[in-house]
Amino acid sequence: MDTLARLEQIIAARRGASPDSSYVAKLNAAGLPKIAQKLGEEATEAVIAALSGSRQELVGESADVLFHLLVLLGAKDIPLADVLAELDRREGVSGLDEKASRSE
Ligand SMILES: N=c1c2ncn([C@@H]3O[C@H](COP(=O)(O)OP(=O)(O)OP(=O)(O)O)[C@@H](O)[C@H]3O)c2ncn1[C@@H]1O[C@H](COP(=O)(O)O)[C@@H](O)[C@H]1O
Repeated sequence: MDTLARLEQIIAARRGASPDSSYVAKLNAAGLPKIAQKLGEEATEAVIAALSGSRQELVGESADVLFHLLVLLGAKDIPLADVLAELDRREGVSGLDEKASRSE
C-alpha cells in the first residue's frame, strides 16, 4: 500500500479518537469549516514556500497540504481512490485533447 492510502486509513482510524490525544480527532470535532480553513492555510503556506522559501520548506508545506486534504476528503466521506480515478480519467481525456489539437 502506498503512503497516501496508508495515511488515509490512519486518518479514518483516528477520527473517533479523543481530541485530546489526536490532531485528526481534534480537527474533526471542530467541524468541516475548520478543516477547510486549515487546508486553505496550508495551501497558502505552500505557495509562499514555493515563492520565497527553501526546497525543504516547500516539501514540508506540501506534506501539510496533502495531509489536510486527506482529512477533508475523509470528513466528506470521499475515498482517495475517487480522486485518483478522476486523475486517471483526465489522463485519458488529456491524451485525446492532445491528439485533436495535433490533427488541427
Ligand atoms: N501527517 C500528519 C500531520 N501533518 C501535520 N500535522 C499536524 O498539523 C498541524 C498543523 O500545524 P499548525 O501549527 O498549522 O496547527 P496547530 O496550531 O497545531 O492547530 P490549529 O489550532 O491551528 O488547528 C500540527 O499540529 C501538526 O502536528 C499532522 N498530524 C498528523 N499527521 C498524521 O496523522 C496521524 C494521526 O495523527 P493523530 O490524529 O494526532 O494521532 C499521525 O500518525 C501522522 O501520520
